[in-house]
Parts: sequence; structure tokens; C-alpha cells
Amino acid sequence: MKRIHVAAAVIRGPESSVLIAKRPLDKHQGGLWEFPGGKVEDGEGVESALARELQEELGIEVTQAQPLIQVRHDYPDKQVLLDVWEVLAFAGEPHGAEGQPLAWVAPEELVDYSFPAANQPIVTAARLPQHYLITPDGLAVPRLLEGIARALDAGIRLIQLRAPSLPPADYRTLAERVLALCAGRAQLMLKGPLEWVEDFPGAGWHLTAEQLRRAGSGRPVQAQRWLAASCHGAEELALAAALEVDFVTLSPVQSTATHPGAPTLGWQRAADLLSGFDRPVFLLGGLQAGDMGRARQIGAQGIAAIRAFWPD
Ligand SMILES: Nc1nc2c([nH]c(=O)n2[C@H]2C[C@H](O)[C@@H](COP(=O)(O)OP(=O)(O)OP(=O)(O)O)O2)c(=O)[nH]1
Ligand SMILES: [Mg+2]
Repeated sequence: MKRIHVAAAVIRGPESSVLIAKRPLDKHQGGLWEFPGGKVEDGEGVESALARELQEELGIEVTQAQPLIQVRHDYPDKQVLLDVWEVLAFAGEPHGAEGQPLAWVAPEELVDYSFPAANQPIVTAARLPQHYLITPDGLAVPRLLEGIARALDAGIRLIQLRAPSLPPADYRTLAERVLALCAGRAQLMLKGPLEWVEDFPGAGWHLTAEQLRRAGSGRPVQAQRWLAASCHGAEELALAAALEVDFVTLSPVQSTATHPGAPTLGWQRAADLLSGFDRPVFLLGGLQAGDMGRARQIGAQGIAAIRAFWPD
């Protein structure tokens, strides 16, 4: 069966809301909600296909778009490659040009809509920002809290609280304070001893590569909470996919002060690894905010960083 190449759009409106459409009942995956788009024609570029489909289906003209995620999915009757772009700006007022119902939905409410099975990683990607701040280790608690508050003011919306040198009880107290600081502003990921996973403050959980290797089968946290993992190569990415994590970090892309002298992946290897992995990936290791465009071009969700996103 030939894989069908589909261009689809996560179209952003006010406050990062997303435009979705309901598929006609008589079509493949009919009656479910979708990200507008359609099949790339022979010889057509994916960006041209995206522009054409959004003109045909919604009557809008795309003026700014960037890659978001590529997802391969095998339905019993069809194999698709969903090539999803984030549309950041467009001209015209979207309307259901083919009679399809439309809805503007807040990112966190996308989970309340039924999408085709292939769409789960796309919904995750649409709910995640591009920047993933990992907190520096070894700071006194007041400085850490102050830095997090300033990062929130600067627009950081996803944070991993990493405090490997704190005793577990202190880390837990800190996690509760950071959670309060982030409430309503940012999504918090905790990284700590796996024994807590059953009973940890309301945030997501980020597995170390070692925890990922020991996790066995079955997702250790409920579906409503993010589960992420640190990966360094193909084997760990495969384990992360088997565990059904929501997203991963892939590192080190370049050399870093955290792990000096460690072998790096480099951009080309990172790109190769991303092309076979259907979940959002934050590239990590020696990257700056200015590398975002390149990261998105090779298929990453964005960049994770300690220093580059920590306010001085
Ligand atoms: N557009 C879109 N298609 C999706 C999504 N999820 C998903 O599995 N698909 C599948 C359903 C279809 O098999 C294929 C895209 O087909 P389509 O029906 O949009 O194609 P099209 O606009 O070119 O329309 P047509 O030629 O079939 O009338 O991808 C999604 O979010 N958006
Ligand atoms: Mg379509």
C-alpha cells in the first residue's frame, strides 16, 4: 500500500487557539475532528499543498507557516504520512467552504474532541510550546524561585524542575512551591525518584534515560498528565515510543558545559533520528534560542535548554 502524503495545519488564532474542522461523514475517518488539510498531489511541494488545501477548505491565504511534526500512521485501509505545519499568520476569515463545521479551541481543550487515531501526537504537539526550560542545579532555593518567576514573565510555558543534588524531601517541598508559581501560567515537569510517581504533586513527569530503561511496560503516570523521557539515541527513542511517552528530549546535539567532552549527536544525526520518531522532540545540548528555526526545519518541536533560557 502506498503511503499517502497529507499536508495538515495547526492554525493559530488569538491566545494560541487552534482551528479544527469536522470531517464529513462519508469520508475516511468521517465524523471525527481534524486539522484542516489534504493530500499532496504528485509533483506538488508540501507547502504549496498546504496553501492550496487551506484556500479550498477554509478560504484563507497562508502567510506564515513552519513545520510542526510528521506522523506516520497505518490505518487498516490506508497508510498516511501527516505532514503537519503550524500556521502562524493568514489572510481572510476562515469558513467551512465545503460545509464542514469549524471550531476555535484552546490548546488544553483539544483533548475534549475526537480525532482520528493518527492525531494523538499532533494534539500533543499543538499543546506544547517551543521552549522547554530545564532548571539549573545547585542554586539556593530563593534564587531558583526568583529565576523561575522571571522565566515565566519572559514567556516560558514548559519547565522541568531538576534538582539532583537536593535530598528527596527538600525536592518535594520545592516542587510544591514551583507548582504554585507555575499555576495557570506554565506546565511543570518533575524529574526525581521513581518511587514518587504514584503520588507526586500535580504536574508531568520526566523520566531520566536510566528510569526509561527500567520502566518496563505500561505507562507509569495517568494519561491526563504529561510523561516525557530523556533520550540519547535510537534505542532510547524506541523505548520511549513503546512506553507511549508524550514527548522526549534528544541530547546532546552539541557539546555543553553540563557534560563536557561527552560525544555529541550533531545536527545531521539528530535530523535522521527525528525522521523516524512520531512524537514531539525537544533538542537539547549546547543550543540557543537562535537555533529554533533550524530545529523546527529538521522536525523538532523546539529546544530544551538550561542556560540559554535561564534569566540572568
Ligand atoms: N486533513 C487531515 N487528514 C487527516 C487527519 N488525520 C488523519 O488521519 N487524516 C487522514 C484522513 C485521510 O485519509 C487523509 C487526508 O485526507 P483528506 O480527506 O483531508 O484529503 P483531501 O482534503 O485531499 O480530500 P479528498 O481528495 O479525499 O476529498 O489523512 C487530519 O488531522 N487532517
Ligand atoms: Mg481535506
